[in-house]
Amino acid sequence: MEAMKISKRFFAFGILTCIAVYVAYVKWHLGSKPFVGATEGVAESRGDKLTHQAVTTDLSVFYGIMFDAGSTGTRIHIFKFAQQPRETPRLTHETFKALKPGLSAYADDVEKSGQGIKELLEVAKKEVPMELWKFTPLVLKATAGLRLLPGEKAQKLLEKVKEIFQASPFFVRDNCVSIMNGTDEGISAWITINFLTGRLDDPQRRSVGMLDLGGGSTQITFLPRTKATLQTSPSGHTTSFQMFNHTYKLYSYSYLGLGLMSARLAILGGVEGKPLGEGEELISPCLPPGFKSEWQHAEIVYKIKGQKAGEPLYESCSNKVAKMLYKKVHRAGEVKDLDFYIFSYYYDCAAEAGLIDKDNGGSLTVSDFEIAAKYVCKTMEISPGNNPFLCMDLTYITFLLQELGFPKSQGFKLARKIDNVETSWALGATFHYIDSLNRLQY
Ligand SMILES: O=c1[nH]cnc2c1ncn2[C@@H]1O[C@H](COP(=O)(O)OP(=O)(O)O)[C@@H](O)[C@H]1O
Ligand SMILES: [Ca+2]
Repeated sequence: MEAMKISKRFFAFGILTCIAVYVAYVKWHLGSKPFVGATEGVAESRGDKLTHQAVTTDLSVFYGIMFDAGSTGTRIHIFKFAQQPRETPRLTHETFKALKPGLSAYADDVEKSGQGIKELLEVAKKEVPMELWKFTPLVLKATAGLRLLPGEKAQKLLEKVKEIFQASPFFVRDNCVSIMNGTDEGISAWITINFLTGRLDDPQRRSVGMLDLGGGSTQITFLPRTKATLQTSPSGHTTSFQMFNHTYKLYSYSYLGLGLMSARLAILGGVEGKPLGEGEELISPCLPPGFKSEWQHAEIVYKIKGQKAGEPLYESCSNKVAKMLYKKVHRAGEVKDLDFYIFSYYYDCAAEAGLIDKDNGGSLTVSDFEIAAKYVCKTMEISPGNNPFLCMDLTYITFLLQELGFPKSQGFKLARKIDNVETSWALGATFHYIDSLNRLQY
């Protein structure tokens, strides 16, 4: 994939060259402090008294700020990198803060969308030393929520964010605010998980695949080991980029509309962006029998209702979910032989069902999700409990994983953080953004 090409220089010679060139570029672009200025700034802020000679051999510290404008929330990731001269920089810290709802919830009140962005920018101002603000790239990438909005509405929201970014003291370029395509989202998350588990700089270690279940879309990304996987993949399901003197050909696909919230709406029988008519309600075999409520999704409130008691809930719900997913997902045969990490709502639902510890994550099989789904659905036949969607959500996950090609015995790793860094696409996308600044120079 063109947009994700990561130069050999970047990975083979380490991120060192990239950061050095990037800072040189910033210096050239802003016509401000020399390269060592950034280093001096940090040294000053630590209270060190350094000579010029010492400064050039001392630790440099750099930051990158990535906003994840997801369909259910907006999050800021502030990454701090430390770098010794001629060595590969290390990711030393991440600051993370999340706000709800997502940007797309402000489609009809664009002015209001700015408040949350400004609030998160204040976190960045506290975290990044003032003297590094103008060297620190600031980027926002939006995912399914904005992809699902009419283009004009999405553009207005992005323009508002850009206005705020341009008025901020951070380093912004013309492309600092955008809607990310689903393949880039998958690849960025794949880079993150393989970087955080130490696999990116060690070609001897087998890479891991990743599954992300967002609110609006869901991604699967892995490095196939057999040619057959690439040859039999539908068009648009494979992509390539260069790293460690290798060309990596990844399988990566994002299913728009199959994120958990969009899937709920489809299972309920609703249509994205279309309110119900007067007196209409959505009746579902996945909700507790006799249950009646309202559910808000993408700023629309739907009247929802369970069916009358009858067939066991899990059976009736699984029929509905299977119909909803019918022929929507490509089954990649090889996935059963690979290790996968699973993120986002896979994690949240597993934690909510008590399958994993909500802070420490764990390991689960498809069968674990299925057993939990059967159990939760059964208990809902008697009482709706705290989360009337849990039977539907767990059933959906059980079927989605199998549609993607995973057998019931397949095990998955669930980790919200690795080494205190969020396992999201944001880190991989930050590497890519910094690399794009590098490529600009040449
Ligand atoms: O950086 C993160 N850390 C932890 N959880 C995250 C992060 N980013 C997204 N999530 C999880 O993703 C899910 C929502 O997906 P999101 O709002 O990103 O939808 P989208 O990816 O379809 O646009 C929630 O389960 C939320 O907890
Ligand atoms: Ca997401």
